[in-house]
Amino acid sequence: MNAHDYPGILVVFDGIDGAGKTTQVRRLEAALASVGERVIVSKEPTDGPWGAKLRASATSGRLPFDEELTAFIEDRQEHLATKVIPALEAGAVVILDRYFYSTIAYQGLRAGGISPIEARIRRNVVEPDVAYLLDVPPTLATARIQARDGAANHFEKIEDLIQIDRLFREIAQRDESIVRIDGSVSEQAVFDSLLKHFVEGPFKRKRCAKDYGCDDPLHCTPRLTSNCTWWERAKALLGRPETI
Ligand SMILES: Nc1ncnc2c1ncn2[C@@H]1O[C@H](COP(=O)(O)OP(=O)(O)O)[C@@H](O)[C@H]1O
Ligand SMILES: Cc1cn([C@H]2C[C@H](O)[C@@H](COP(=O)(O)OP(=O)(O)O)O2)c(=O)[nH]c1=O
Repeated sequence: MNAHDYPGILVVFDGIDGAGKTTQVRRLEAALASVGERVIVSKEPTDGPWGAKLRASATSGRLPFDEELTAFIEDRQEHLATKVIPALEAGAVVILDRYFYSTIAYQGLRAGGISPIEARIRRNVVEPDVAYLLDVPPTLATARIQARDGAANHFEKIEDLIQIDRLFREIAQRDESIVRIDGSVSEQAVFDSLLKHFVEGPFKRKRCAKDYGCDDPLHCTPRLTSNCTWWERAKALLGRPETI
């Protein structure tokens, strides 16, 4: 799988339920919108017909394995074609709350491991610019879910979350798009570390005025003339440009 060539930036948040994905998605959306980025937020499973079927199964009883796996894959293909790719083509930052890593981990648990299903799940997906894996101990995630929802759904029993957490770590070890972030600290501390990584990593790669990369920060003409989108927005986002 190769990096995409769209002008937009695809940012993924993944991890077990209760890891803090939705919280961080909202924070990143607000921060990037405040500096003038066009931001599209979306999630998987989607609100389309495949997603609706999957959501219903989370409370009423799970679909047979093959049917469930196919539904997640079809849902994603529709999502990519109708929403994600058009937004990336238009240059937006697309932030996803769960992506194919969830399918590898959650359906991998049902398949008895990642290897029988991973290649099929990765086929025809857009590689993200970065995927933040929010890392929290399953016991803490479960406590947060209980506090948030009052109960867990069928996908999220504690014994399953322990295995899914293990599978996410296994995926992260082999996939260089994944960045593990400690999600067990405060919301603000989680956001500070991921924002710093995002601005100095994927955001810089896509928004630096020099398409060959930022080679000479002190004598950079686009920076000195306020013509580097990345530099202007990085200063506003991080508030401490001397460290960049
Ligand atoms: N870093 C954090 N520390 C403490 N509580 C958090 C933190 N991040 C999120 N929460 C809370 O935990 C619950 C689950 O967070 P949420 O963002 O919905 O997780 P996810 O989308 O991964 O399921 C929410 O009630 C949220 O307010
Ligand atoms: C995207 C995806 C989600 N899931 C699971 C994880 C969630 O427990 C469940 C429903 O997702 P959802 O309720 O939308 O997510 P959350 O609880 O994080 O707000 O679907 C899979 O099993 N495979 C997948 O490919």
